[in-house]
Amino acid sequence: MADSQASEPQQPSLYERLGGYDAIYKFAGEVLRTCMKHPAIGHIWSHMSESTFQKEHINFVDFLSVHWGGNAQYRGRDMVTAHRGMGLTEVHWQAVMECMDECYDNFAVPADIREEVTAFLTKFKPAVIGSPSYRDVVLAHPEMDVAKGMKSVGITWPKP
Ligand code: HEM
Repeated sequence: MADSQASEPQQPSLYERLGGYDAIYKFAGEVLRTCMKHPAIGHIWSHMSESTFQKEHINFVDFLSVHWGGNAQYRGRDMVTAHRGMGLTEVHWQAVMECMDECYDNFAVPADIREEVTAFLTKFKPAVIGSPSYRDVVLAHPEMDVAKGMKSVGITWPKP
């Protein structure tokens, strides 16, 4: 019956269970800090400007908040566009997962929430891992108009 369904207790959103915007803001900041010091991926941030970092952080927080039931607005790019051309591999992925584990421990995140967060991130793995490096594409195609993207030299990612 509709009535009995309506009265079933609902689990609060992941956003609420994590403690809301400020908690996610702090956690995401720690994840980025941990990534910055990881030997396999820290170099990615070596030449990133302060303002790009700040944009990445806030977009990351808003992205997670929107997906986890918060009342935020995500102003960044879709995951394929944001990561296409970075040439990210399984090595990068594993490093981020190690950083996540370190942060779960530091924040004493309960096991069920860890699993939920990791499962959520893993849904985006095909969108962020496996694209060619844009630098490699540009250097391999001296004739290319670099503004036109890898598609202009016949490289499409993700594969259709
Ligand atoms: C777990 C899956 C991932 C998610 C959900 C994710 C999410 C995001 C989001 C929301 C942004 C901001 C996009 C924008 O500002 O338009 C971003 C940017 C970025 N991500 Fe990821 N990311 C993931 C995996 C990775 C991995 C594995 C790496 C590298 C180790 C990485 C490196 C970066 C970098 C360097 C930027 C900044 C790009 C820029 O602003 O130019 N991401 N990511």
